[in-house]
Amino acid sequence: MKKVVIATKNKGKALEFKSLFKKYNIEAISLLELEKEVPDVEETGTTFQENAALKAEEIANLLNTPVLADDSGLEIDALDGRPGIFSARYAGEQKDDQANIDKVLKELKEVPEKGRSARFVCVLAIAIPGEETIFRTGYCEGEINTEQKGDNGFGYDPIFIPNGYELTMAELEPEEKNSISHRKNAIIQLEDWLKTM
Ligand SMILES: O=P(O)(O)OP(=O)(O)OP(=O)(O)OC[C@H]1O[C@@H](n2cnc3c(O)ncnc32)[C@H](O)[C@@H]1O
Ligand SMILES: [Mg+2]
Repeated sequence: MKKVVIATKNKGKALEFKSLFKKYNIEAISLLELEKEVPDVEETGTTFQENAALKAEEIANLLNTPVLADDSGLEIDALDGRPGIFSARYAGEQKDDQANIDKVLKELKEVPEKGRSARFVCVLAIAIPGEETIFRTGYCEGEINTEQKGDNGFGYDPIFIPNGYELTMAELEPEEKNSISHRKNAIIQLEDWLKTM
């Protein structure tokens, strides 16, 4: 099976890539599985695209192999797009999913049901040493529930209800999430590249 390195240390993301890439006959290998200890890449960019490029290019140069990175997050309209690129660390450097959820629910406390629209965004960057980096973007539109529900997935899944559903993303089976997610929608646009791998 062909392999591709995913420049992520997020377990939830890594699992989703494994499942999403299986149907292309590609094994997704995260940084958590490499024998070599790789440093954390500082996400100093001001956009998803910049941060995805930083992660993909730094690890591609380090390993001298093609690397894919995912920079993703949740944009909430009532919060002017926050947490956005700061999604992982919204409630602090410890990257605590529960603390992040608590912070969002508190900030949206006074916001009525109709005003809770949001979307997940995923920008993929593929860095190939010596070549120009490729980008693809995917979205998943929905709204923020007033309470958290479900244990599947990761991050903000327990408070995000995708459009057309009455369940949160964390109440959906992983296969169902992977059929509608921002990550899936970005990967679809990468099919041309995945097939030439
Ligand atoms: O940078 P890497 O190592 O990949 O791991 P990370 O968790 O820091 O990843 P990002 O910098 O891309 O931040 C993405 C954050 O956005 C949120 N997020 C992204 N995709 C999500 C999803 O599918 N479901 C729920 N939350 C998601 C979640 O809080 C993530 O930690
Ligand atoms: Mg990160």
